[in-house]
Amino acid sequence: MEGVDYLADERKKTEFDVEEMKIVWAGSRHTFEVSDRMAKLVANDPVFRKDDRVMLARKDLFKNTLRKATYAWKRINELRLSEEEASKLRSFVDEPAFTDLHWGMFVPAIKGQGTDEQQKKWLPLAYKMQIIGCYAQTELGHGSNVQGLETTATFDPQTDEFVIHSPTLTSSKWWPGGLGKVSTHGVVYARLILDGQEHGIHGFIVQLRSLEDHRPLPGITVADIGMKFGSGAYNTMDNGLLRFDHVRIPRDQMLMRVSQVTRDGKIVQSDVPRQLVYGTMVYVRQTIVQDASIALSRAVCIATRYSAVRRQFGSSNGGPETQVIDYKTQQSRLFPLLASAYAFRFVGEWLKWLYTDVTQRLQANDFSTLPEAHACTAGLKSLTTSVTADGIEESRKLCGGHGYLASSGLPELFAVYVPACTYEGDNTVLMLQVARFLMKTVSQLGSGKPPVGTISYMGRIEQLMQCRCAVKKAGDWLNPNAVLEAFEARAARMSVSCAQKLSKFSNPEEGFAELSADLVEAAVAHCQLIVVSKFFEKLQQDIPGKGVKRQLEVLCGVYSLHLLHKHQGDFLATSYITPKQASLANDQLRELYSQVRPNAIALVDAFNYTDHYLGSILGCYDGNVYPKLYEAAWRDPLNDSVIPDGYEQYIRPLLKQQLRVAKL
Ligand SMILES: CCCCCCCC/C=C\CCCCCCCCCCCC(=O)SCCNC(=O)CCNC(=O)[C@H](O)C(C)(C)COP(=O)(O)OP(=O)(O)OC[C@H]1O[C@@H](n2cnc3c(N)ncnc32)[C@H](O)[C@@H]1OP(=O)(O)O
Ligand SMILES: Cc1cc2nc3c(=O)[nH]c(=O)nc-3n(C[C@H](O)[C@H](O)[C@H](O)COP(=O)(O)OP(=O)(O)OC[C@H]3O[C@@H](n4cnc5c(N)ncnc54)[C@H](O)[C@@H]3O)c2cc1C
Repeated sequence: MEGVDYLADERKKTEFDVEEMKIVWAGSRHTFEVSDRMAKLVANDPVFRKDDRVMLARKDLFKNTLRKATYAWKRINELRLSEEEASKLRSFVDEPAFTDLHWGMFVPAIKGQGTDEQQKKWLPLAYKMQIIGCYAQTELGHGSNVQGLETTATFDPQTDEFVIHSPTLTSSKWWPGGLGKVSTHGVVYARLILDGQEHGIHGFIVQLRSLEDHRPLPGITVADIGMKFGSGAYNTMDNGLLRFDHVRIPRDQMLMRVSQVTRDGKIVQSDVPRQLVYGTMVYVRQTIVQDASIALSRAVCIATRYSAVRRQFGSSNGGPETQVIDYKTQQSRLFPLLASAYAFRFVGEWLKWLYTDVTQRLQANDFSTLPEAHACTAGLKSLTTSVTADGIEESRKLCGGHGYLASSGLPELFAVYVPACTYEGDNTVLMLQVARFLMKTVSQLGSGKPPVGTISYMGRIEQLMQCRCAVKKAGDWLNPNAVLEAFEARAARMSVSCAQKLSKFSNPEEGFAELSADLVEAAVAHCQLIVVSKFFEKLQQDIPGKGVKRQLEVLCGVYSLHLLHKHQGDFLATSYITPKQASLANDQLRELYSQVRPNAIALVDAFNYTDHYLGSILGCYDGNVYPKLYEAAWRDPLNDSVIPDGYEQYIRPLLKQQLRVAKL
């Protein structure tokens, strides 16, 4: 029935001001208004339809993406959208495309690693999309190990050019998004060779295709790498392969902010650290953390609404069965994910601030916060994408059988999202970077240089090594100081324990490799502490709206106590809490679930997602799930005819054969 809200009773239970929570979720009233306007613009435009995506063959899918991306660009220009509006519009179109890499990596690479002159030359072309760029770093043989890349850029002083070359099969660029079929240019990462000597990995702007007829330029072999995981999903993207056969580019196309090559082939290092060559990855990692809360909240919104609609068992005297959201097991799987979505939103907001801060400092030649920014972006990218990918899959299971239908939106969401655990740095490799940062910090304790920022808790190492949890009753776990101290003591003790074990190895690199699994656990503990502490910091802000702050306090409790429960082995093994205190935390957690329950639907409504954006029958706003599922089944092309294609060829002969066998 049109217009009936099947979740109205649920919405009546709400104990807080949903409209105000929408502002908190968006980050500000302004951001909310921009998001809301852009989401509706996309939802009301039939060109952005996406429900047929999983049915399309690769070529049609890709062409459809080109159509949408170019139409989006047309609308952005026609409506004179600001960068903020354009970026929101792109995210609500909800389809990975070459434009993501152009705006998300090619442009930032030139901005971050190009000199002023280079920026002046290339950025206007890129801003008008007169050239389209990709980020060509990974190769067939090396992705994580950037120092292991094999593509060479050899300076030829005769012609004042670099010769870009792929010396082996494994040096073929492999994976860059937008490269396969669209990009005209790439920022290509290659091993700089001057006068026979190697000088590490640098970025070069290389034209790949003709701007006249789109054919690859001489010496360039380029193609798509083929179908990827899932239907629809990331197959809208033309991830590509690329080989260079002695391709020549002018010297001024090496990105020269970090190091310059002079006319006579000498390298000059500026005072900028070499790690700035990795700067684009740091930028994208922080955007990925912000996006994690979006992907997780979408899945949670679907699972929460459906869990309120779905009923199984528990009917007495012919009354309705139990809503599955009322089962404690369902709550214990769903509500931590809901709380994590909010937690990741706030840590993402903070990380954006940290990134802006480090960028401003770099411009003023202050590089002091770069190691922390690298550790935070790497660690939080790793933590939030792993939890989100697992959370989307858990949401699918929370929706039972219907979650497996493409029309639930969850399979495609998972397939699009899961590579986030790999791209922009494999999650384990990134956690090992955090572990290096932690071990370095521990080794410098007592050196007179106090640790600052997210690692400042290490400055209280003696207290954190000795303190014991003071919790006596379940309610004591609602005290932020008790929770924070628990997470700090656990992280500090796990790091110190690794450092002590490391010190027993005569070769530290061998020790690091041997202990790497423990080191990853210590790094995870540190990153979880950051998320918990940023949630508490958010709660210190002035948060208006009836009951809004209260709900956020409940969610913060759920987030931190579910982690404490899940990782209680760490807390117990480091002797900070007793088994009794662990059990009290779990009692408090159960109580918090009961407080989330009446507000669950409103907490997902606060994400303000349109039905178009959610792309899920199970998650639709009105909860009218069953008729929509029934109608959608009939729209499947397989149901175009009662007798399927192939009946005459396969089914009929098979049945006939069975008949003959039966007669024998
Ligand atoms: C107007 C219209 C607008 C339209 C709007 C549209 C807007 C769209 C906008 C945005 C869209 C965004 C969408 C983005 C889309 C994203 C899609 C996904 C794309 C995926 C792309 C990729 O995957 S690119 C390839 C990524 N590759 C990696 O991540 C490789 C991982 N490996 C590494 O990073 C490194 O190799 C390593 C860190 C693992 C190791 O490096 P190395 O061996 O050199 O280092 P060491 O371990 O020896 O360390 C040395 C020293 O350096 C420090 N360090 C390492 N990395 C960094 C860093 N990044 N920054 C700072 N410091 C670093 C390290 O800690 C060590 O320090 P010490 O002090 O010496 O210990
Ligand atoms: C969808 C998608 C889009 C991409 N887009 C781009 C792009 O636009 N541009 C681009 O340049 N690249 C892109 N990539 C490539 C991506 O950045 C790399 O795949 C990623 O960095 C991981 O590197 P790898 O493939 O070499 O993994 P590997 O390093 O080979 O990882 C394989 C396994 O080895 C483990 N491992 C590796 N090293 C270590 C270590 N030191 N210690 C312990 N374990 C280790 C990993 O944890 C993993 O389990 C994309 C990849 C995907 C999937």
